[in-house]
Amino acid sequence: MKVALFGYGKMGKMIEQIAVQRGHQIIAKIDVGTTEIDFTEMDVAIDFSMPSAAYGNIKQCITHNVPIISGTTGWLKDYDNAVTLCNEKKGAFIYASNYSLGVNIFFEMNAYLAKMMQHLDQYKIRLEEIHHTQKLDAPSGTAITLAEGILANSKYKNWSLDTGEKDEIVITSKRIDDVPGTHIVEYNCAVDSIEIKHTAHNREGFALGAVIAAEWIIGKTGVFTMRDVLNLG
Ligand SMILES: NC(=O)C1=CN([C@@H]2O[C@H](COP(=O)(O)OP(=O)(O)OC[C@H]3O[C@@H](n4cnc5c(N)ncnc54)[C@H](OP(=O)(O)O)[C@@H]3O)[C@@H](O)[C@H]2O)C=CC1
Ligand SMILES: O=C(O)C1=N[C@H](C(=O)O)C[C@H](O)C1
Repeated sequence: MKVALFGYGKMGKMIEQIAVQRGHQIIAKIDVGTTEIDFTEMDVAIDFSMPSAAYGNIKQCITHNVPIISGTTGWLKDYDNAVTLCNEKKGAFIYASNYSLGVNIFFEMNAYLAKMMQHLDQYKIRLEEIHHTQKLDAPSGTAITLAEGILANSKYKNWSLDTGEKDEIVITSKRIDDVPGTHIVEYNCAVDSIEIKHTAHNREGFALGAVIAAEWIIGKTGVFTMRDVLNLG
């Protein structure tokens, strides 16, 4: 397939490597300075750019009828607009806060655990994410998806960053050197604690998942998630 990369930073470069290994061709690398974009040859676009740029890139791809895989985090105030546009134009669009297979399994475990814990009021929940110091957004998109998974399966009413009320899930964001991405969900009480943790060792898993999503979406119409791609039900 002919792939256009929106954003050619750490992730764009890793996706290029994986896509080429899988026999695909990178036909455009669109970065902050790119002025002219030719959409005519693109089979699919993959956006790992910046929170301030993502929605504009997604709109352009949908408008030009190019399926778009969106990995950029921190732009979700415009997510519903992207969905509306995609449905209007009969486009194809996936957003995932995290494309790695491991994290998508972790999302399922998190929802299942939240359901089991929902009546055990003695446990207090804590969510922590650790990323490299260049990360622009906090909390991470993955931490937000984890919090949403807990909200859907528990009595918690909201999430908040650093401090919160009793009925809120508090997320702590840490920024340390080159950490690719670590997420921890912990339930703690006086007698014990239960913890689930995902640690990315590098960025390959994110990139492979994004390329698999790009392969999957070609020929489809609609708004999808990684649950659809991975057939998680
Ligand atoms: N969903 C997932 O699985 C994952 C998501 N991410 C997310 O992906 C995004 C990118 O991460 P990462 O590659 O590490 O970040 P980088 O900062 O390394 O790369 C971002 C790139 O986007 C470029 N850019 C800036 N503005 C635009 C624009 N208008 N159009 C196209 N490109 C632009 C930047 O250019 P310049 O440097 O010139 O400003 C830079 O090259 C982040 O939001 C991150 O949170 C990261 C990993 C996994
Ligand atoms: O910025 C990153 O690097 C990452 N961002 C994503 C997020 O915000 O959850 C996914 C991954 O953890 C790496």
